[in-house]
Amino acid sequence: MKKVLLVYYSQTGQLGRLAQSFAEPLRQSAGIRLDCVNLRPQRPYPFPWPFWRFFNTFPETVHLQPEPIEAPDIPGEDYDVVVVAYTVWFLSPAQPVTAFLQRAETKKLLDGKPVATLIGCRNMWLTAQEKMKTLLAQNGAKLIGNIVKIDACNSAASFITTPAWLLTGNKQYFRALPAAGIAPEELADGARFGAKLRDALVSGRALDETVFQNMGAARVNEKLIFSEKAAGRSFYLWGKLLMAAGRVSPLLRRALLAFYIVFLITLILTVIPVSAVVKQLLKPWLRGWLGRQKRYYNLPSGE
Ligand SMILES: Cc1cc2nc3c(=O)[nH]c(=O)nc-3n(C[C@H](O)[C@H](O)[C@H](O)COP(=O)(O)O)c2cc1C
Repeated sequence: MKKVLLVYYSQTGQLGRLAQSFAEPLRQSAGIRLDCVNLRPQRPYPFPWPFWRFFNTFPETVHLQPEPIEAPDIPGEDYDVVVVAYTVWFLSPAQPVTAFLQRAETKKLLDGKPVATLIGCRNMWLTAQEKMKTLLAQNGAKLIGNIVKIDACNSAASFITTPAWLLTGNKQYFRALPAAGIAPEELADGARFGAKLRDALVSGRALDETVFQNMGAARVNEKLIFSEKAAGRSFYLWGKLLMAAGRVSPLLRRALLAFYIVFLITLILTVIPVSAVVKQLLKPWLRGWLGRQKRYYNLPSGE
């Protein structure tokens, strides 16, 4: 009997549906025991998010200092493979998943094991997956695959629709714009990857980087590579500053956060359109570099 552990945290249930699609083929296989574990924060995160709470979560999320979770009830041990399904918060793994990966008990579970990641997010996951790779390496795990599902609408629209959904709870807050979130058929497509893992396990095939290759597991949008790098640096520095301000006084942290939100919005409305034009002009010179970056971020599963 092969043993699979699937761990996830989902606030609205969207990632939960993706994880369940992935799980279904494994669950139906007589030769596989599947344990699904839904992580629970000790202090639940609100949904919809109050405006301040949403932005105030970013420094600790980015610096991988999550709020604690309840001890997860993991029924087995010595799993053949572990699947970590996660959403992205501020270009980082969502806090409960980081908290799980920082537990001493998790190291015992993951050490030397093949691990696949399953991401469901708006569309910016590259930096988060880099952090995930570090967290997995700290646990001695071996990343064998990465499957990514992103919001259905284009980058510009989801830049408005996703925050509107998170702050109001309404997926279609703006009638003129498409609905927020991952398309139902993409969530259901998780089953294709679950079936591939089932077949590999049942046939006794080695669980390595080839398992999810040539399946369109993760598509890197090269237009977002620059934005992720710039936003990642900004979040890192401002996160550090905000946490330091909070140690002096909560009021100072709030004032600085208010300033950063205004700064960020101004930056997005001015610098991003200008840099898009500059990137377009420099494209012939950047092609080689972008291609290498794309290949790197595509690992291990590729398109
Ligand atoms: C606090 C917060 C920050 C987020 N930041 C990002 C982000 O940086 N990149 C991204 O693609 N999606 C981001 N999202 C969207 C989530 O990845 C995810 O799609 C959404 O929260 C639904 O997930 P759920 O299954 O937990 O409900 C963020 C969501 C939240 C709540």
